[in-house]
Amino acid sequence: MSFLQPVGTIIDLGVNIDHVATLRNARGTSYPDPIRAALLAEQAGADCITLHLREDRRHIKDADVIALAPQLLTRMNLEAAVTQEMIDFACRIKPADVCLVPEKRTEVTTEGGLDVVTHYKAVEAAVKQLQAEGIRVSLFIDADEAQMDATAAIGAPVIELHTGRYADTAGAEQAAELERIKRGALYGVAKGLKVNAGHGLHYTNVQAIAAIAEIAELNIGHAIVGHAVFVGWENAVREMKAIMLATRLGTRA
Ligand SMILES: CC(=O)[C@@H](O)[C@H](O)COP(=O)(O)O
Ligand SMILES: NCC(=O)COP(=O)(O)O
Repeated sequence: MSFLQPVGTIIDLGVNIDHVATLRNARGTSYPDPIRAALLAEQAGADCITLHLREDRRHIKDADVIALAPQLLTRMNLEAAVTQEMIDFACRIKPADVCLVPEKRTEVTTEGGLDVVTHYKAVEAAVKQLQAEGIRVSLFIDADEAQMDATAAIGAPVIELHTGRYADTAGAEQAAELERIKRGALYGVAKGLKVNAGHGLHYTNVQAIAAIAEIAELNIGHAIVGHAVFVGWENAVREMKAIMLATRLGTRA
């Protein structure tokens, strides 16, 4: 058990603003402004702002990252692929956190975790370059011990467990995925890693993940943007944070 983090006492919400940009880009307008969404989300309880600068720029643009960085009151978690272009860009921006994620141009959304084992040397070089700029690096991986061993060996201090399969399944398959994530979170903390989680989480599946005491932060975006259509952006953020905290503290939201 790592004593580097207060396991089980806090859980942070990283609000991913990607799909505010998706709505903006649908018509090429200046609204809805992802920067405004990020600043309002902070006021509504977000502990950090996550944004994924994809290689195809389908939602977040370089200009969004550049404009947001100096305005954030909390911290930026910039998600990026392991490419020299993205690593160099991140080193220019110097966000508090960079989360390295896999990307396939043909994917609708992130389909799995980064294969750190297979791409060890490339990931290691990216991690070292980012860490040289004082950036804390997270690796977006499946809840797999070999991937966590490789992450720890490289020296990245944070992992984000991919919860997509948990979100996309039901019944016994989802229960098995949840157990896999629980075991992964325990293993990650035992390796001295900060353990985050994200992808596909929403207002009725987040509870089981937030209840995992070893998880320090959840990154959630698509569901918050969707819920905001009906309850408003700030309320959608507040509601998600309240559910997470109530689950972690064992009270009703
Ligand atoms: C890595 C991750 O799970 C999120 O950043 C997700 O990729 C959101 O962006 P997309 O919806 O474009 O996949
Ligand atoms: N890394 C997960 C993330 O940032 C948000 O994913 P989603 O909630 O949009 O699926």
